[in-house]
Amino acid sequence: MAAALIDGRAAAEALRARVGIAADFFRAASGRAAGLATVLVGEDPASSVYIRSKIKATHEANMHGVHHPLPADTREEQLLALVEQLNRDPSVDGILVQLPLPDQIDTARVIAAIDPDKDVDGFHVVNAGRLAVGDPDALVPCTPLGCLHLLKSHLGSLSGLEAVVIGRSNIVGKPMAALLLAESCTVTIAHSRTSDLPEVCRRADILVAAVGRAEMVRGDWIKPGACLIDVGINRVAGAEPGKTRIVGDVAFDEAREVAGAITPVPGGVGPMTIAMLLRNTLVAAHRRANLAVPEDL
Ligand SMILES: NC(=O)C1=CN([C@@H]2O[C@H](COP(=O)(O)OP(=O)(O)OC[C@H]3O[C@@H](n4cnc5c(N)ncnc54)[C@H](OP(=O)(O)O)[C@@H]3O)[C@@H](O)[C@H]2O)C=CC1
Ligand SMILES: Nc1nc(=O)c2c([nH]1)NC[C@@H]1CN(c3ccc(C(=O)N[C@@H](CCC(=O)O)C(=O)O)cc3)C=[N+]21
Repeated sequence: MAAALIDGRAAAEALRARVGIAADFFRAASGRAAGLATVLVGEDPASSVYIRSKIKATHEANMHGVHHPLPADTREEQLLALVEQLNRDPSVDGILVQLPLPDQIDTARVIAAIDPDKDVDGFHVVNAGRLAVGDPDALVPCTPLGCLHLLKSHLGSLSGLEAVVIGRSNIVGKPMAALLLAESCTVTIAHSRTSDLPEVCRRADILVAAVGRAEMVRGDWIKPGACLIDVGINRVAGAEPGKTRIVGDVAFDEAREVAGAITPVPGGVGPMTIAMLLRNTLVAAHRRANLAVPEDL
């Protein structure tokens, strides 16, 4: 039987609606809109598209969004100065510096400069540390948080399940593993040096692929009935010459025959990432205003 499709677009829309309502309450309670500042250095077309959809979503969710586009040749000091200014700005609750940054800029230095309580990407070491020790004040990276939301809405409790995460980046793989561990999964983190990756994957009740290699995970890597979360966004040649399309890290058609449930690409994890960015911004806004964070966020 073909796997159930986990509809990330629908889940994201529902979350955004809840965030929108909570954002209205926040505005009434605090006297100001929750604010997200986005920063994009350079004009990478893919990054520009993502940033545009983030800003549009911010406004649709009754929040205040201010975008700061900077030229591609921006110096590190200039970007750090902007981050400092946003840290001090009381109308800004969340700061997102779009990655990747140009080569002349040290990404780690920029992330370290962001106020951890405005770090709605959850990339600052303080938030990574909070997540690692189970501190509820952690702002958690949006993509793994979105994956966890999809998993819990499909499976309910994750306790005792075997989870395999392919990828160990600081923005997806590692925080994903931390979240699954906190849900009492037995977690394996696989990466480019893992020996016999297909065999490791076949153990997984939950398989999260965050690699960046088009359709790497094949149907015969999958335990029958497993729940598959495909984080990959890979642009490949389309059916017509000159056209491109995006595919995930999982060979979808093969996987669908074996898995119990699977997220599509597009329409899976991607939309959840943006919804979680809005959610994190609103959480940050409540904490900064000393208001209780709504339960259902
Ligand atoms: N949908 C969304 O919202 C988002 C999607 N993405 C997508 O998710 C994917 C991963 O992103 P990100 O974590 O930033 O990527 P990184 O390139 O930072 O990390 C990729 C990871 O995959 C591992 N890897 C690479 N090749 C193999 C292989 N052959 N076998 C096993 N593991 C391998 C690497 O291992 P090693 O550490 O050993 O090098 C690394 O840990 C990308 O496609 C990206 O576009 C990312 C963010 C958000
Ligand atoms: N500081 C920072 N934070 C990020 O969260 C961040 C970043 N930098 N740099 C780039 C990655 C990538 N990312 C995505 C967000 C949404 C979709 C998304 O909405 N995708 C749609 C459509 C994709 C398309 O059609 O191109 C989908 O999967 O359905 C994808 C990828 C956030 N990132």
